[in-house]
Amino acid sequence: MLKMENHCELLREVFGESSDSEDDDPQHKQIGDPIPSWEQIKEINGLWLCRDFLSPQHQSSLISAVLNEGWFTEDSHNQAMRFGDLPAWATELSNSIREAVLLGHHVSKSTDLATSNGATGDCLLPLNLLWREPLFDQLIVNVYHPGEGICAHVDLMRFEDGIAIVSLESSCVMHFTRVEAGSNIVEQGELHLRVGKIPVHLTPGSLVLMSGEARYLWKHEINRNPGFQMWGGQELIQEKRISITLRKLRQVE
Ligand SMILES: O=C(O)CCC(=O)C(=O)O
Ligand SMILES: [Fe+2]
Repeated sequence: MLKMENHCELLREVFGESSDSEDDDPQHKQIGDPIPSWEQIKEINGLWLCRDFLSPQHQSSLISAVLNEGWFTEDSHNQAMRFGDLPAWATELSNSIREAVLLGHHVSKSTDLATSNGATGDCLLPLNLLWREPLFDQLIVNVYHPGEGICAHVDLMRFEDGIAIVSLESSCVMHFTRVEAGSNIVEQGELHLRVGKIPVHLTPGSLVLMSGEARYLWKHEINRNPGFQMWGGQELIQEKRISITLRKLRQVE
């Protein structure tokens, strides 16, 4: 862990001094804010989870901003997509993602985490993706009512590498399965156990980052049918869940 003085110094270096007018804004990092802690999903190269990405206050303001868009005024509306210029709150969210990754890079460098097990998948997000402009230009907001989820898929190739998912309001388990796992199960029964589904617990305010293998070689899904949302030996209580997915469209040449 970084010592507090280093932390404050680092925040000043990366974000500058915070002005008084920003002090009440939950979207702005403050000196003294906790450094986000990143967890690598060790079975899947390029998959990272930041559980404390958004403070409760930031979650509420984000939910209000999303609902204020008026996209979900009817119960039948459960998905909104935007391309190009994103709403201000989504641009702020992208900036927060970049900040959290930068802080994560700093922490891992200062604790030698980055080199501890050598693999290239240890990088939170490759720097060429982190510094592209804009970081994201496509947004999907999904609203899931209890029982609703999303089938196993790899995100479309029309999107670049480097995908972020922010979870709000209620927890769920997202399962990851290797793209070729289906054929492995048929051909070599036992392999199924080894490469089977990897569950990841997405709590409100958490951020998932997928790049490289996690983005291209693994499918992700949320199955909210009875018996599939197990965590810690218990079935999660389902409530409405909102997710915000940010991606960048591939340039067509
Ligand atoms: O809602 C989620 O958490 C995932 C959404 C997703 O995978 C997608 O829109 O491609
Ligand atoms: Fe997806």
